[in-house]
Amino acid sequence: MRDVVILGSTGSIGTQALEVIAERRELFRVVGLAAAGSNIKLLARQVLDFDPAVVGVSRASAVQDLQLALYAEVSRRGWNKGEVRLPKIVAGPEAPNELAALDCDIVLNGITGSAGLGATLTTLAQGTTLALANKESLVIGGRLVTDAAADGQIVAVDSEHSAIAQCLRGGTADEVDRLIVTASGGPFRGMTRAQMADATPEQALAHPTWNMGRVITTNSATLVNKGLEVLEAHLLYGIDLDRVDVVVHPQSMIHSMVQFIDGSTLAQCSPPDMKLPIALALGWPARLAGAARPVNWSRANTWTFEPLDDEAFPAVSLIRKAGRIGGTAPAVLNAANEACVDAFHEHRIGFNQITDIFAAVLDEHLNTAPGNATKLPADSQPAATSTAGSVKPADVGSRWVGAEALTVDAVLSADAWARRRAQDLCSDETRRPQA
Ligand SMILES: NC(=O)C1=CN([C@@H]2O[C@H](COP(=O)(O)OP(=O)(O)OC[C@H]3O[C@@H](n4cnc5c(N)ncnc54)[C@H](OP(=O)(O)O)[C@@H]3O)[C@@H](O)[C@H]2O)C=CC1
Ligand SMILES: CC(=O)[C@@H](O)[C@H](O)COP(=O)(O)O
Ligand SMILES: [Mn+2]
Repeated sequence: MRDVVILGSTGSIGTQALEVIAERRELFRVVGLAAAGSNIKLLARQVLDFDPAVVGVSRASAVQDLQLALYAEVSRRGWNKGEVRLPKIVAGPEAPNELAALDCDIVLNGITGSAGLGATLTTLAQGTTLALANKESLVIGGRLVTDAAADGQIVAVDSEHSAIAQCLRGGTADEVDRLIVTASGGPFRGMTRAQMADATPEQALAHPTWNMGRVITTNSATLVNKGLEVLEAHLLYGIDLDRVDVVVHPQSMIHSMVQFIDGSTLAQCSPPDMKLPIALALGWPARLAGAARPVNWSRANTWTFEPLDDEAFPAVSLIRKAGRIGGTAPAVLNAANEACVDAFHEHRIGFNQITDIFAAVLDEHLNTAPGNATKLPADSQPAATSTAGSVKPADVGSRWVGAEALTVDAVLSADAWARRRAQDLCSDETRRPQA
């Protein structure tokens, strides 16, 4: 029996993880659930279905709503209030970290965005296995996360990285030549930048193969998701960035591949369904029977592959650049992107401006580095940010910090600065989409 904490339980990953667990109650017990607090009714139903000891909500004001929703759900089910054991509720921005610190076997981090960083680091510090969907925490934390993790402590939930982990079982580390991350290409595959200029949020959310949360779906449309996944693969598997390739595969049947030094390539394939990588992460290293439907090999299948169009979708090369420079650069890029995604969905900027604005914020950040980080070779280590002297606290996040000097505070401060800066640029009249 494995005790599991699910962070982001009301989201796409969280709800699918609970479905996986619901079918295997003899293998898993849910001991904690956490969410932001925007879908309290669902969270209350989950609490009564899975009976965790602790539940967390990051929005502090959601506590009372949750208590009321729990009582309402108990009544709706016709249960006797006196006999129902309600969980301890923790609230506030630190709630996911408190949940991640619980005594358990696995923490599944299915929070969206950089808000998942604290929980990732807490889980690792506790020595608990981290089933990682929240790629943002790994990408922005970089070495802070990888250095905190023991060998095998992070198990990938992301479909591409789960695929790579499965393929890596087919050879030793020194036999690996390249990792090939597949990309669906998103809803705008084949379009030029000009054709995407008027793309609406609704069109961006019409993912061709996956049903996911709003941020990752938008990131799939811009290809930001693929850029983050290139860094994620590099950090998880210790392969140079230059040896992580992207290939567009619109059918999303092959979830990624490993090419070995003898010219052999192993691929993992299955119809697109996150229950497979979620179940594998929870059961790792064991496969759970019946986790998902397999490929139907008795039917004709056509799977195609094409190169990434870097001109139409510059996100992957911009994120590679941020990854090479390292330090606070990935945190800045990610936070600026998150702010731009919100602005796009609020119709304050156009689709192409998501990439334009986060690129501008990244450049501004790198221009503050000694010697200008944009011109620095990969992995160079410029001087650390100083919080003393003439640097005002509000300015600190605008300064680039190299990987060697990186701290959680530097990441959070860079994140906060980049978010503000991107919001400013999103409000700039001259950058608004044309009517
Ligand atoms: N969906 C997918 O198929 C895949 C997702 N991923 C990654 O998994 C992560 C989650 O994605 P997805 O499930 O699609 O996202 P969703 O938007 O569907 O769900 C996000 C979840 O995180 C919760 N949440 C958000 N902010 C906080 C916070 N500050 N504290 C606690 N909980 C919070 C939300 O709570 P609430 O409902 O209350 O707002 C919700 O439960 C992302 O990092 C994504 O990139 C990776 C591969 C595939
Ligand atoms: C399911 C999953 O892992 C997503 O990250 C998915 O890969 C997104 O699809 P794209 O390939 O379109 O980014
Ligand atoms: Mn993925």
